Amino acid sequence: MIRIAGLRHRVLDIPDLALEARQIAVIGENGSGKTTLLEVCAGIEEPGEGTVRFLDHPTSAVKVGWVGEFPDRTLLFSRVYDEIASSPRFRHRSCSETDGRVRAAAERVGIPHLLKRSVATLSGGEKALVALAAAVADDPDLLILDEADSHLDAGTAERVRGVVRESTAAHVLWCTQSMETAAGADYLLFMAAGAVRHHGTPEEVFSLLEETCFYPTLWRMLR
Ligand SMILES: Nc1ncnc2c1ncn2[C@@H]1O[C@H](COP(=O)(O)OP(=O)(O)OP(=O)(O)O)[C@@H](O)[C@H]1O
Repeated sequence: MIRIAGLRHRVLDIPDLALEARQIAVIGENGSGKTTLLEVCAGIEEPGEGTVRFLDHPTSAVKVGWVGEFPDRTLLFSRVYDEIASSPRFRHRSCSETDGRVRAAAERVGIPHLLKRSVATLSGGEKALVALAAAVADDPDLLILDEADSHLDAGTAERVRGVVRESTAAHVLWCTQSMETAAGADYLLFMAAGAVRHHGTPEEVFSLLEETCFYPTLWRMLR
């Protein structure tokens, strides 16, 4: 369970929220606080007030896999192999275990052909896939993706959803501007001006957003 209590940080004001679902999507207008919430949950930002706990531990004590919105800003190494190897190496895995994890993660994400490439030569979508492979290589407990699908074609985005579904993470928290992607989550948070305005299953939340641009187009067509 992810439990948020008395959280105030920049625009965020979330008094109390307990999230039990595995796949949780965060949606809302630009500037509503989605990235800030994800950063606080990932332990990247220390909240000004309040706490976020994962299975009763602070998220700083948990293995978090993070895929940011702009992989250019978060990829640290010049070679793809080293980027994916960074989390197993950080956890002092042996060379052979690290190598196995790098190759397995690259295979799952569909990028074994990129392992020898330099990060600087990759396209935006390829960088997003490298960031995802790096995030899942050491089997995170909590996987957090900030608009990771924004650079991806439809087929690749579907493959990424498969990787996320099959990951070891007990919770996956992702933010997306694709309402069709959000509709596939187990639980939705709809944010407005730093608050969680609505939360519930996709059916519950989208029923409250039927007259807005946040209603999935496909659902509108099938109504
Ligand atoms: N480092 C910062 N210092 C001060 N304010 C910030 C900082 N980062 C973001 N903000 C502000 O906090 C608000 C929420 O930003 P955030 O990036 O969380 O929104 P978002 O919902 O992810 O938006 P988008 O959909 O545009 O990515 C915005 O008004 C933003 O300008």
